[in-house]
Amino acid sequence: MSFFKKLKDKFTTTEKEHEVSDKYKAGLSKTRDSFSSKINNLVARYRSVDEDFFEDLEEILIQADVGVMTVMDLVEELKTEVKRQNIKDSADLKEVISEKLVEIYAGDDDTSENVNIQDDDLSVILFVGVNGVGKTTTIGKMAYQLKQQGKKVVLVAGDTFRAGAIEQLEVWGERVGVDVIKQAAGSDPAAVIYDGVKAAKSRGADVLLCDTAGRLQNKVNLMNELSKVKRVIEREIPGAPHEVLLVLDATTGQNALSQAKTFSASTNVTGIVLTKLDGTAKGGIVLAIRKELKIPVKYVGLGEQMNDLEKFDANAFVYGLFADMIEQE
Ligand SMILES: Nc1nc2c(ncn2[C@@H]2O[C@H](COP(=O)(O)OP(=O)(O)OP(=O)(O)O)[C@@H](O)[C@H]2O)c(=O)[nH]1
Repeated sequence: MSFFKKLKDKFTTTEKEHEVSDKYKAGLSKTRDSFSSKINNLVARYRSVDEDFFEDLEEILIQADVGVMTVMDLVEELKTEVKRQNIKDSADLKEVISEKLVEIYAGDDDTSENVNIQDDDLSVILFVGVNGVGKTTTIGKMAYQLKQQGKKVVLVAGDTFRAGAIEQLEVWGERVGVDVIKQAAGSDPAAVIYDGVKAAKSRGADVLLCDTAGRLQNKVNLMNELSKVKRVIEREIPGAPHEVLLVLDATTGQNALSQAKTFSASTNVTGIVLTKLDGTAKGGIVLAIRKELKIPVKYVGLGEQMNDLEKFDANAFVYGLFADMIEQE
C-alpha cells in the first residue's frame, strides 16, 4: 500500500484520529501552503530526478527551516532510495519524501514522546523557556487537557520577575478551573515553587505544573535560578521533576535551536513544546530540533485556544504537511 494511502487510512479510522489530523491540517496550513506548493512546482519543472532536482529540493527544505544538517542527511537518503527503487519520475518522489520525514522524526533512539505522568503519585512538570514563547499559555492548555482526563492539577507561578506573568497564570487558572499558588512579584521563585509542591501534596493533586521566569538580569542568573528551583523540587519529591519541558517558539526559526542549546546545557531538558506552529510557514523546524538536538518534541502548539495543544505525532505532522495530496488518494 502506498504511504499516502496508509496515512489516509490511519487518520480516517476513528473519530479521535480524524480530529487529530484535522488539528494538524489546520495548524500547519501556512507551512503546507508554502512547502507543498514549492514541492509541486519542483516536480512540475523537473520531470526526471537528477542532480539539479536535488539541489532545488535542498533549497526548499532549507527555506522551510528544516536545518542544513538535517537537509543534507535527508537528501542523501533520498538519493539512495531513488537508486534502490529505481525512481525515474519526480512525481513518485513526493511520497518517498514524506515517508523519510516520518523516519527522521522517529529517529534511531528510544527517546519517548510521552510525558512522564505517574499513575498514583504527584507528578511535577517544570516549564522553562525565554519570555514570550508561550510558556504560560502552554501551561494553561496542558492543565485543561489533564483536567479533561480527570486529573487534579495545581499551577504554581514561579515567574516572579514579571508581575504580569503571575496575573496571566491566574487568568488561565480561572479559565480552566484549577488552583494557582502564588506570592507577590519579586519573591524568591524557589520559595514559591516550594509552596506549590507543599500545596499540591496537601491538596492531593495528581500534577503540579510550574511556571518559571524567562528573563532575569542576565543569563547566568536565570540558569542559576532554574537550578535552584529544580533542587527544591528534588528535595521535596525524590525523582521529581518528572519532566523539564523547554518551550520554544516555532516562529523564531533557527534561533529556537540556539535557545535549546543554552537551556539544555544547564538544565536537564527532557522534552520540547514547540508553540505557534500555526503562525509560521517554516514548520520544518520540528525536524531540525529532533535531528540536531536529540530531544523529543512532546507537544506542539497549533493555535491560541485552550484545546490547541497536541501531542507531537510524526505521522499527523506529515499528514498536515501533505494533506492536499494525501486526500486525493
Ligand atoms: N498562534 C499561537 N499563539 C500562541 C501559541 N502559544 C502561545 N501563543 C501566544 O503567544 C503569546 C505569548 O504567550 P505567553 O504564554 O504569554 O508566553 P510566555 O512564554 O509565558 O511569556 P512570558 O509570560 O512573557 O514569559 C500569547 O499571545 C499567546 O496567545 C500557539 O501555539 N499558537
